Amino acid sequence: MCSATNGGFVPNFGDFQLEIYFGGLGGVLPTMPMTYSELEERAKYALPPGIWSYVAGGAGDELTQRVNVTAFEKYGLIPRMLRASKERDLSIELFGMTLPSPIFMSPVGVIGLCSQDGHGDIATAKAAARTGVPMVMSTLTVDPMEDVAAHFGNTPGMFQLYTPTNKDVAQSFVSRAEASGFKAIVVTLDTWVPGWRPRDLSTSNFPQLRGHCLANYFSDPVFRGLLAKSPEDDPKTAILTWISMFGNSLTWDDLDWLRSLTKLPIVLKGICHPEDARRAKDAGVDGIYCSNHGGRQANGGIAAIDHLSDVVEAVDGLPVLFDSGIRNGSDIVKALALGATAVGIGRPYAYGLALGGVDGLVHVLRSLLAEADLLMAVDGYPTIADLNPEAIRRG
Ligand SMILES: Cc1cc2nc3c(=O)[nH]c(=O)nc-3n(C[C@H](O)[C@H](O)[C@H](O)COP(=O)(O)O)c2cc1C
Ligand SMILES: CC(C)CC(=O)C(=O)O
Repeated sequence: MCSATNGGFVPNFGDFQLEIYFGGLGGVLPTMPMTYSELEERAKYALPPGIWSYVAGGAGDELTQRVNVTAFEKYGLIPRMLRASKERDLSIELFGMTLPSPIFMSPVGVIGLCSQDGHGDIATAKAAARTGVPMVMSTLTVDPMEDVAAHFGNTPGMFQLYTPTNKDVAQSFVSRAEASGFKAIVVTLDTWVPGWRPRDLSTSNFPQLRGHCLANYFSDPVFRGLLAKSPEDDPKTAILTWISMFGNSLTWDDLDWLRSLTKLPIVLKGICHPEDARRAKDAGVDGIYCSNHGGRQANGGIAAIDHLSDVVEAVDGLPVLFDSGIRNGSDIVKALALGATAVGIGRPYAYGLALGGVDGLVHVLRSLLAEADLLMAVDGYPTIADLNPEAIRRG
């Protein structure tokens, strides 16, 4: 719940409070950037060049990555007057959980390498605990999922599955995620083969960075059982074994098998076509994740936000998570008005972590939420339920 009193707003998301006064921001770190462009600019110099180009880059000439961001300019919230509310409620319901805010941290496979201590997955989990903003933890982490989940506090986490072709390893990952307390399994469909990424091809980044993010494999008893020597004794063979099972080109026929792995809610990530969304709903999945992977996979496609309403309409009430191109609080509000149940933050939180560790990441999340909250206040939309298609127009 957030309240506005006498020129001061006091949003309270979970265990933190942020005071925003006219002319100054309390609770947000003054040394950290207040705009996305400054955040990106400063992160470029905070990260080692190879990691920077991996995170910042996308597929092809990065057209889709760019339009993911600029497409938000076409949409705008319609201001409503004489219904100002000093109390706002940004909470949402998702898979039976009440979350204090409508955002989550999208899975970012190299997040582990984005913090100075090299344990960015754990840092992200700590930021989740502090803000109530769930982390969707990638399969590709520096620390094993059990160690990451131990830092979630009371904030629920979700596990993103890159489905190994070896079904026993896949089952083991999902069982470990369940045992570690993750609340949903997010199956990424759009990355069974990495896209054409010129920045990484010219730096040989891909294998180098990925080799550092295989803790879930190297700690997995089933994966280890496939190796003649342990990953500690023979890392090269372990990495090659990972590569050999990474590219699982799942089909609709695999959904029953995926369903059989767990009782947790299953969410399919990378769905943009309404027909796919409808079919996934009919197949019994619990949520759709509309995303084009931040333009890192297929280049030349339209902006992810331009797919959102069609996907939402197609699944008629099933939760729809969205990401790709969210850069500020108004993007969050627009995505919610276009029907997203929850909105994923990608590159911005990686940059916050790179610049200021856990505090820097928390600053980014707080700033995004504060901006969204203020926009809802000014424009007269006090709750997430008020953000419906009637609230937004394409200009
Ligand atoms: C460096 C990086 C690594 C990523 N790794 C994963 C991953 O491991 N699994 C996954 O499903 N998506 C991954 N993504 C995609 C994000 O989950 C999300 O879809 C994307 O970042 C959204 O676009 P945006 O960052 O431009 O907002 C990654 C994105 C980035 C930037
Ligand atoms: C290609 C994957 C291994 C990692 C990923 O999802 C990404 O870099 O976008």
